[in-house]
Amino acid sequence: MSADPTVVVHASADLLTAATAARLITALVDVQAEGRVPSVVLTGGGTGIGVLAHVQASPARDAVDWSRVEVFWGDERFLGAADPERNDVQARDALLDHLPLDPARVHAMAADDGPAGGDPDAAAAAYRAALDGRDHFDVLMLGVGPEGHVASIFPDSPAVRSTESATAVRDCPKPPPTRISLTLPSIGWADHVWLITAGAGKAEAVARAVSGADPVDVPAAGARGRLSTLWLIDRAAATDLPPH
Ligand SMILES: O=C(O)[C@H](O)[C@@H](O)[C@H](O)[C@H](O)COP(=O)(O)O
Repeated sequence: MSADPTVVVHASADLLTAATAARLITALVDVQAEGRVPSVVLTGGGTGIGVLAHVQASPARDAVDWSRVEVFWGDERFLGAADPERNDVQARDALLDHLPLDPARVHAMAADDGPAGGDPDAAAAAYRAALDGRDHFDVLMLGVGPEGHVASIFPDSPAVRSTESATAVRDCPKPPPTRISLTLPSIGWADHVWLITAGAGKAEAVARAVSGADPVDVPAAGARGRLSTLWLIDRAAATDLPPH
């Protein structure tokens, strides 16, 4: 069972990322109030990292017991571990390195100079092993590309058809070309999927995805949570949506 999309429109891109940061803090606090350890899946891209920067700046940041949060990534650029283009490097700079996280609960995807030895298929297999036994995330955040990609899942690609939990991606249209990515099946493990995007350049992708396009053509259309699927966008990204 997956949840139909709900759209929340914010007045600007900065309000979008600030409000999403507040939403994330509250979501994590609420799961911890149930006595569970929340699992959150982070995204790369300017919008996703912007959310993390707002969490870091928030006076409510430490309402979360960060030592009891599981952190995963939706995708990763298959580069050297210290490469500033890596999603986990940017997430650590923006937020994670400022938090008392339990390192054992932070699950980064392998780097091309790490144990995977430059083999993206080995790196994807290692992430599948890290996910082994798991079939649930609490909150999974995704940025959205202008053609509707999410994570590193692009239209009409092997990744959009993958039935694995994580896969290697080659010849990615968005540089760098080689990546590791969750897939639509593992994205669907999430109770709550948040698609976070801003700008007129994303308006067509938003409208096509929300109106139920074929996920092979618009992968964002296939990113749905079990309990909720939220499109968190700004006014510019909402311009192609029907008036409501
Ligand atoms: O590794 C990446 O680049 C991201 O995971 C990618 O999926 C990103 O989220 C989208 O391309 C949107 O990026 P922007 O928010 O910067 O438009």
